[in-house]
Amino acid sequence: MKSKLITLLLLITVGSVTFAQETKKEIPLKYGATNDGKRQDPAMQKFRDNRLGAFIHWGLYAIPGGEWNGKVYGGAAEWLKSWAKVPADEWLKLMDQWNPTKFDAKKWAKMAKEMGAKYVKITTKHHEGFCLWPSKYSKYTVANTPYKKDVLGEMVKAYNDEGIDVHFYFSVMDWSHPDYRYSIKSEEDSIAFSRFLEFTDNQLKELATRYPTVKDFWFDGTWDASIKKNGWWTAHAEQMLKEMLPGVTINSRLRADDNGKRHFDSNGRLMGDYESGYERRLPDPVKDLKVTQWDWEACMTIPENQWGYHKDWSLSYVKTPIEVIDRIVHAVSMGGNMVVNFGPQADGDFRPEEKALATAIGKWMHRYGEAVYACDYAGFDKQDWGYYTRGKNGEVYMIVFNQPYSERLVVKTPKGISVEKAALLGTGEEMNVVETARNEYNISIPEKSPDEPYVIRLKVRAAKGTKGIYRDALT
Ligand SMILES: C[C@@H]1O/C(=N\OC(=O)Nc2ccccc2)[C@@H](O)[C@H](O)[C@@H]1O
Repeated sequence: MKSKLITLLLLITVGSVTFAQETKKEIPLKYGATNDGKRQDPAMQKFRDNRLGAFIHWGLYAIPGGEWNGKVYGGAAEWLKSWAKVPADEWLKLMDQWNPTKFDAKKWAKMAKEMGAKYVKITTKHHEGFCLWPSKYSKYTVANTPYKKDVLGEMVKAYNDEGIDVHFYFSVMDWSHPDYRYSIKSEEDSIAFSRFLEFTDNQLKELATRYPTVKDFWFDGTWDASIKKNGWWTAHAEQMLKEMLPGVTINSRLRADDNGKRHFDSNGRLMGDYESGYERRLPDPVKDLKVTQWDWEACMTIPENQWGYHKDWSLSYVKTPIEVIDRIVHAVSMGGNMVVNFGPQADGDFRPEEKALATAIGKWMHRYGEAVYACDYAGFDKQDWGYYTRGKNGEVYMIVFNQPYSERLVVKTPKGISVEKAALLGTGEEMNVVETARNEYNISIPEKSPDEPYVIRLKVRAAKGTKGIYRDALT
């Protein structure tokens, strides 16, 4: 009798919890998520299919390159003003030295093309407030430097001419602007910040008008209380740009909802068109599979944490090309994009390490890009040898980074899926496919090691059932 009562109580408890979860009350929001699931329009499909981008962090910070008054700071070079506690007016005097005589937008575009980057994200204005375009709403622009020219406009044209999409990075936080506020603590703060938001609107409209081929706005510098308190403005900015540029994509980092919640609103729904929280980190391929439910884009630095040009890369670990390629494939294997960062020098050229990296990535992408571009999460359980991706026609790719001593690559297929064939991308060499258990296979390794991460393309089929020869152990 007692056990029956306990069972009944347990059932009621579970039932009530389940019911409560299923009927979790929606929090009414005026400035919450606007998309319902992944956008499927052509512009978003192109964003997704691009998969590999390059970041360009270029600004006044490239001039000191991490050093101020003879002291080298190990922190991110584009934050040097903050590390060295340089007043805005002193920092902005760097404009007098802005003269990138080696800048050649066509060369930059060829480098991105050679790397296999399908899009480039450019810092139109970073936290320092220096504008790479001749904005009429600020005096801190390229127009008021010895160089004078609209470098942003030259970049947009050169990248577009190479068939590369251009995305704009835009920092809302602006250390040069007297009306910026980190928090709103008084009526004066509120009035000043309203002026600042109007200034920001004007610059965004200016960018959208001057450069209408821009495909995306990647907002940054939106973590302060002042922005979180003005969720209405973040929704307005997104809507304004989408009305001006139909199809444009906007990252989640811009948005704050009615309650100051960022990236995901108070109902747990993604704001913006893709999540942009994976900066110098990636979701776990086993524990974080939830990210496959939405679009997302990661970005990464080559040193541990340098976005702008830093003169001394010996201060932290510098990733090898294969370590960068691993991160690119890792992101795509979980349905995300990856943006690899470059910090051009003050003279407009790139450091040799970055040129070499772009070349190395490009060589690999040229050989194996079929497993990256327009690919997505495959739905196969992660294995130690590397990552899976899935192509648009249902082909599954194995990108092998860690070849096992067993010389057998284990593949466990989702229920009802069987492996028909396996072939090495490039040579077409057929791999042996040996079924070892229900939904489990051993794929042989290439006859001759490709001495680089390689790709095996699987032909899979929805199996009627695996011959019924397997019996589950009675445990
Ligand atoms: C891409 C990077 O973006 C930044 N900041 O990013 C973040 O603050 N990222 C962040 C913050 C909170 C949570 C997750 C990521 C900038 O400060 C940095 O100079 C660089 O431009």
